[in-house]
Amino acid sequence: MPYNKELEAAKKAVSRAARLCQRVQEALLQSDVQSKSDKTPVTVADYGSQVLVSFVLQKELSSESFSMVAEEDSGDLRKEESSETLRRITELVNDTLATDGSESINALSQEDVLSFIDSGKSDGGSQGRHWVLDPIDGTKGFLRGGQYAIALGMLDEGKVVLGVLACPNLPITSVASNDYLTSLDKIGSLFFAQVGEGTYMQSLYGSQSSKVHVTGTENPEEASFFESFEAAHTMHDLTSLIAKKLGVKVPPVRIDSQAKYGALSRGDGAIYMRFPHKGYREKIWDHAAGCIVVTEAGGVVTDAAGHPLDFSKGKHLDVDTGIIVTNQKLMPALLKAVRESLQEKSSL
Ligand SMILES: Nc1ncnc2c1ncn2[C@@H]1O[C@H](COP(=O)(O)OS(=O)(=O)O)[C@@H](OP(=O)(O)O)[C@H]1O
Ligand SMILES: [Mg+2]
Ligand SMILES: [Mg+2]
Ligand SMILES: [Mg+2]
Repeated sequence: MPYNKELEAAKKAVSRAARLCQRVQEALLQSDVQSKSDKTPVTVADYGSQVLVSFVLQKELSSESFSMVAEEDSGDLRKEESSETLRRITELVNDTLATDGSESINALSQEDVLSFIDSGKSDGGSQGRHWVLDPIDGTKGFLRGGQYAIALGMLDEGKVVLGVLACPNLPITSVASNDYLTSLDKIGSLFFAQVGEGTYMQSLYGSQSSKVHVTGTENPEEASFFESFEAAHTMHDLTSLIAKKLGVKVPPVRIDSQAKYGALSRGDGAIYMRFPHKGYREKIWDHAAGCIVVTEAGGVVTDAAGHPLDFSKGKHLDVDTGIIVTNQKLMPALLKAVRESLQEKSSL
């Protein structure tokens, strides 16, 4: 298993980051939310999670060279008006390390915190190894008290070779319908995969893992589909047209974040469709971990033209129109429904 060591470090890193996020979500204060220049929200937990993942990976893999492409940077935090936020992040990271760490660690300074955030500044690419991190995917879900994920993947020569998804609010049993919101089952799921080895899931708090598979269904009438909770992130009217053409009978299950990829990898639903509004460019950290978790569980991830996603081109993923995910049996019919729906929409 060529990436065992990296996979173990990745699991440890996201599990720690998940604890930090949970603490913040439990005590969420409006003042902990900042707005980046692109107007998207970012919280002390997004930054804190990035620091912890970066810290744990570098500590566990100290003999390897380190390169990471991560969503957040320290630009806004270095501004004078952010000094209180930086203080809070530093406190949060040190508290989490002190509570969870079995080893004794010197407290991180504010400068350490900024530099761990900035160790995610790599541009990635087609050569060598690069970690790919979304410290909180689904920040809007996180703020709503809903689903979010800490998503960490690793590229080797431009291909995703391992991925780990921590989903602190995802029940370990099925979320096949929108009832998942009120589920009383144990929550906190951790998915992990490395190339050629399949996908596994375990409780975020346990060590017993089991292999998961995408659903084997061939019948679109039995298939349910996942999509973004946020209408701003996917064209709900287009996905509903595609679903109708395909013969899907049930309404979509809307879940924030890459928890959708995790849920699909264990067969909770059969399809994930994502069609951003025109002009949006997808980022690799929104898909790297989710993509390998689904493909190693037997699923297929392509763009709307049926091409596999290319993670070797830097931070962005240049996809044709959108991203679709399903099992091998349903993919031909899904691609046909997508093609027909896009033609129909463009002729309106
Ligand atoms: N306009 C637009 N269109 C498409 N996607 C966008 C857009 N804006 C943001 N984003 C990215 O969506 C990520 C959140 O993922 P989801 O859409 O699956 O979840 S959610 O329903 O929005 O919660 C979200 O990831 P996070 O920033 O990590 O939360 C963004 O990278
Ligand atoms: Mg974001
Ligand atoms: Mg994201
Ligand atoms: Mg994010």
